[in-house]
Formats: sequence, C-alpha cells, structure tokens
Amino acid sequence: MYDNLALEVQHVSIDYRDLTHMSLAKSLRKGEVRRANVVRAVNNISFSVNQGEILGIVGRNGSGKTTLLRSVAGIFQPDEGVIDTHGNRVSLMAIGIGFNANNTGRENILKSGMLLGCKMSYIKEHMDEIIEFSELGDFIDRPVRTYSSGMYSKLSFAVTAILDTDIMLVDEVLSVGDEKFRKKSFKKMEQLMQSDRTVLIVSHATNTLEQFCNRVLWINDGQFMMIGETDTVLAAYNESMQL
Ligand SMILES: Nc1ncnc2c1ncn2[C@@H]1O[C@H](COP(=O)(O)OP(=O)(O)OP(=O)(O)O)[C@@H](O)[C@H]1O
Repeated sequence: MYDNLALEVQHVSIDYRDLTHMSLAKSLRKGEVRRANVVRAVNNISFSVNQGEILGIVGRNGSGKTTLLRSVAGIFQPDEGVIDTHGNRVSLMAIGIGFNANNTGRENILKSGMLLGCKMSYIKEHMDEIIEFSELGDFIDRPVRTYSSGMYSKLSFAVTAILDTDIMLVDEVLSVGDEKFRKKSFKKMEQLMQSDRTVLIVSHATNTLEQFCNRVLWINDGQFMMIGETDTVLAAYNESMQL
C-alpha cells in the first residue's frame, strides 16, 4: 500500500531538566554542584511511519505523547536516538505554541507560513482561504492574546490544514472548537487523508483515532507499549485503562 517511509524514530529518549528547585546563588553559596531533577519523558521509543499514513498516538496523561510530537516537529532535540524526517516539511498543530500573542491573526499566518518554509507568495495566495476556514471574522486583525482557546485552535487548525506540508502533527486539536467547526475539521481531515499527506494524531478520543488512523502507537510512562492495527491497539489500551 505504501511506497516510502516518511519518518523514522529510532531509540529516542527525551529528558526534561528542572533546575528551579535550587537557585544558582544558593548552590554557589553552599558550594554544591547544582544538580537538575531529570524527568525522562520519552524512553527509547522507535517506530516508523509511511508516506500517506495516518498514525494515532495514545497513552494516559503524562506518558510522553506531546513531548514526542514536539521532538518530531524539531522543537526538542532528543537526548538519545535519531529522528529522520527524510527531508519532509513538518508542521505541528497544537494549542499554546506557534503564535506570537502580540501579533494579529493575519500576521501570525504569515509568520507561521514562513516558519513552515512556504514562500510569501504562496502564503498570500492562501490567506483568504485560511481566514475563511478559521471563522475568525474581524478578529483576524486583532492580537492573538485576545482570542479564546477555541479561536486560537481554529486559527492553528486552519493554518496547518491549508498550508501544505508533507507531515502534519496534530496534538489534541480535533476535539476543540464548536460543533460546526469540529464537523468542518473532520471533513478537512478526511480530505487530507485522501491526499498523500502523512499525519500523526495524538488524541484521548479513541473514536477519533478509530475514524482516521491506519495504525496506532501506544506509549505508557514514556515507554513503547505497542504499535499496530488501530482496533487491536485501541482494544489493548482501553483494557489497560479499566479500573
Ligand atoms: N516542561 C516540562 N518540564 C518538566 N517536565 C515536563 C515538562 N513537560 C512535560 N513534563 C513531564 O514529561 C512527561 C511527559 O509529558 P507529556 O506532556 O509529553 O505527556 P502527554 O502524554 O502528552 O500527557 P497528556 O495526555 O496529559 O497531554 C510527564 O511526566 C510530564 O510531567
């Protein structure tokens, strides 16, 4: 069914270092070596995704899904292992990252597009389509800090869905927005599925994953649990979630 690999994640581990528990001045005064609390958020995860495939990622809260997605987007460097995107352009759709709060929606569309590596002429060509899809109306010329979280997500979805990238990463944004927008986003996702776009979706909504995904990856406490057919993996995951 697939010809090419779009993404390879090999033995990836990612740590967060928390230095806030002791100030630098205090540690110098005490003559102690300043040690960080290290949280291993992703631990030796490997998987690959084929071009045109829709891969779901599940796991309970704090299992490392967002961290993994952000590292595929290039926001974090893995502490160990390799992420190879095979020269593909990657975009991340997530609440709370990507936009400059003091810039307007329109300015953020331009900036995000440029960060995705799109030409200015291409972004301008798609500007009206993005604004229309986002349903933001006059808010498009107001600073993003004045947006509700639903409005922010709508803009984020519109930018990422309409500006073409090869790999689209979707972090929990399909379940936000009002009912009308949700239906529209689902329809857009269905269209994207017909195209050759590779998509990774993180979601707690297993019915969303059932609807869209060819395969699902399950991680728990940063560790690889299972990857395979959507139904099989979700059944195992749901069983583990029973009290
Ligand atoms: N900025 C940070 N500093 C320190 N630890 C962090 C930071 N962000 C996340 N973590 C820790 O890393 C681990 C993985 O978090 P992550 O957000 O990737 O999980 P998740 O699976 O996306 O969770 P959720 O389903 O709740 O969104 C958790 O133990 C979390 O506490």
